[in-house]
Parts: sequence; structure tokens; C-alpha cells
Amino acid sequence: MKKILITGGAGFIGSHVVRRFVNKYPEYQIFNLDALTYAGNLENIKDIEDKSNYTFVKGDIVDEVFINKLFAQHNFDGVLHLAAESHVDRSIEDPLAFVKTNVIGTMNLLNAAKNQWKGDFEAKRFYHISTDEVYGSLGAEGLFTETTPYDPNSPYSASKASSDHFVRAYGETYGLPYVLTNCSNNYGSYHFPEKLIPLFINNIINNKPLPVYGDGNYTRDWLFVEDHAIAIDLVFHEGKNHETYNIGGFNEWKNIDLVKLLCEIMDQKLGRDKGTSQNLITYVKDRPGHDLRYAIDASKINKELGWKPSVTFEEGLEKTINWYLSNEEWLQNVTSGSYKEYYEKQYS
Ligand SMILES: Cc1cn([C@H]2C[C@H](O)[C@@H](COP(=O)(O)OP(=O)(O)O[C@H]3O[C@H](CO)[C@@H](O)[C@H](O)[C@H]3O)O2)c(=O)[nH]c1=O
Repeated sequence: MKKILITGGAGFIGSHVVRRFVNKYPEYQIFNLDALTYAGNLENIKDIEDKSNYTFVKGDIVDEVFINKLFAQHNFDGVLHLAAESHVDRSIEDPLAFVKTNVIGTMNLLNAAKNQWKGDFEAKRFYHISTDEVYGSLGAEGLFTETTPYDPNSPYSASKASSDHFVRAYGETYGLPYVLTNCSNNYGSYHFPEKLIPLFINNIINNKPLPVYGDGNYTRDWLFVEDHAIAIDLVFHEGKNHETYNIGGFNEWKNIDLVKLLCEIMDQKLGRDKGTSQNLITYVKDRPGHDLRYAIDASKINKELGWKPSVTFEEGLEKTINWYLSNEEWLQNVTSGSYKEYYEKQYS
């Protein structure tokens, strides 16, 4: 029986990873550690909460004493670390919160793993799930590869870059067996409606303005979250120690083109006249330090581990939009904070 700790498993990407691991590996005991902040929600993994190989632990990775106790209690074989503050705009408002969770939190996990495994690294693995934003901004040409120098621009990406460096430093200095992945923008079900795609779907449903930052000519590479979870599973099991893999969708979109596509699909789905949702587009003040373009060269993970996205963008978007339209109650409860309130009471 392998004991696996997944951090941030009530969040967007984390919930998809927890679901996959719990269902696919009944022989593993999966511990989901989550602080249940505004973006983490146990409703996201309700379908697996009663499985015998699943345990939820509420707690904050910033709390060193708590993390050390948890490791002492369970003797984990592997850690998949996804817990993070992830929203760039929030990091501009409150950078320190990002240092605490993303840097100190990661340090606490690294120390706990190092102290528990005490140099006996046989069949042990620390997996840090990170972002392509650590590489900074591209111009019109080029792709991020695993050897692109780090050049983070936002407090969020600086905190993730820092945590990546610490993971590698623990590998070099103490021999900690790690793998690291840097992924592009994800989309899919259970995505908190502060990020572009779920926010705009929610606003279209509610006839609210769609705030496009600047001129909308910023480019992101989009990957369906379930394909990211497949890649994470593969890297955790088959990735080479001390290696980094870039993960991306081979799917670049300018924000404004993506928003127009979303508007078109939503008009069809909601039975509204063509152009109704586009009228909601409102150009607003740009994000400070807004990175122009992210684009990933995912050929290493493709060649070495055989991964590539399994769904097209059209299929992924269709699934995503259908999910939000059939889960409006979830949308209302996460935006009003009532799930958070409910779970806070349960775990107080
Ligand atoms: C929320 C929002 C965003 N935007 C723009 C800013 C970006 O160019 C693009 C996507 O914004 P966001 O959805 O906030 O995602 P972005 O800043 O690219 O970062 C995401 O993708 C990263 C991976 O690249 C992850 O590491 C981050 O955690 C995740 O938040 O849309 C708007 O124009 N209007 C908006 O209201």
C-alpha cells in the first residue's frame, strides 16, 4: 500500500488529480490536504469522498508544526504538491500571501519530506506542479522549453519560480527525488470563476460585462484540465528523477479571439440572438506587468513519456461550457461563498 499526499486537492487542478488517483489506484491510500480557502471546495470532489482509499485532511501548508506532525503520523511515499495561491490579479493586491503559501508552504513540505525520508529515497518522490509563467513573457515568436531561463514578472510567477528553485535545490543539496512540471493555462470543470474562461461564462449567463484587459491582444496556450491530470499521473509514475517537463496544449489563442468564440458558443447554447454576448465585451484597464504571450514546447514530455492532449479545444470547450450550464448551483454557491461558509462550520 502506497501512501500518497496530494496538496490542494480541493482546488481546480488538484480535484481532477485526486479524482483520477483515487479511482485509478485503489491500492494507494490518497490523502488530500487542503486549507479550503476561497478557491478550494469539497463539492469539487464529492463523487469520491466515500471511497475507502481516500482521506481528507483540512490544514494549511504554511503551518510548519502541523505539516511536520502530519508527516510523522503518516509516513508518505509520495507527495504531489498542487496547493498554491494561483491568481495573478490577487498577487498584485497581496504579494505576501503568495510568498507565504507558495514559497514557505513549499519549503515546509520539502523539509518534512526530507526529514521523514532521511536519505532513504527508495521508491520516494516529491512532485512539484508549477506554471509556465516562471519563464516570463514571449514576443510574437518562440516557445518556452525546459531550458528557457526563468524571468518571472508578477508576484505570483515570482513566488512559483522561487518554489521551483527550492525544489531543485533540495534535489541537488540533499538528493531529494523530485520531478517538476510547468504547465500552461488550464480550463475545465470546477474552475473558480475568477479566471478568464469560467468568469466570462458566469458573466455571460448573468448578462454582466466581460472585462477584457487592455486591447485583448494577449496570448495564452490553453489545456483541458483532465489532460493535465493525465500528464501529472504519467510524470509521477514514469518521469525521471530530477527532471522538468513542460506541459501545454499546442493551442494558442489571443484573449479577444477566445472571448469572441466563447460568446458565440454561449449565444447558441442559451438560445440568444447572435452577437448578444459580444455586446457585453468591455475593454478595461490593463493588468500591471501583463505578460504578452505564453506558449509551450511540450515535445519533451511527448517524446519521452508519450503524452499529448487527448481532446481538441473545441471538444474541451464544449464539455466545459456544458458543465457550467448544468452546474449553475455550484457557480452560485462558489461566487456567494456559501460553500466556504458551510465547510468552515463543518471543520471548525
Ligand atoms: C480574469 C481576466 C483575465 N484576462 C486576461 C489576462 C490574461 O491575459 C488572460 C488569462 O487570465 P487568467 O485567467 O487570470 O490566467 P493567467 O493570468 O494567464 O494565469 C493562469 O495560467 C497560468 C499558467 O499559464 C497559471 O499558472 C495561473 O495560476 C492561472 O491563473 O486573460 C482578462 O482580459 N480579463 C479578466 O477578467
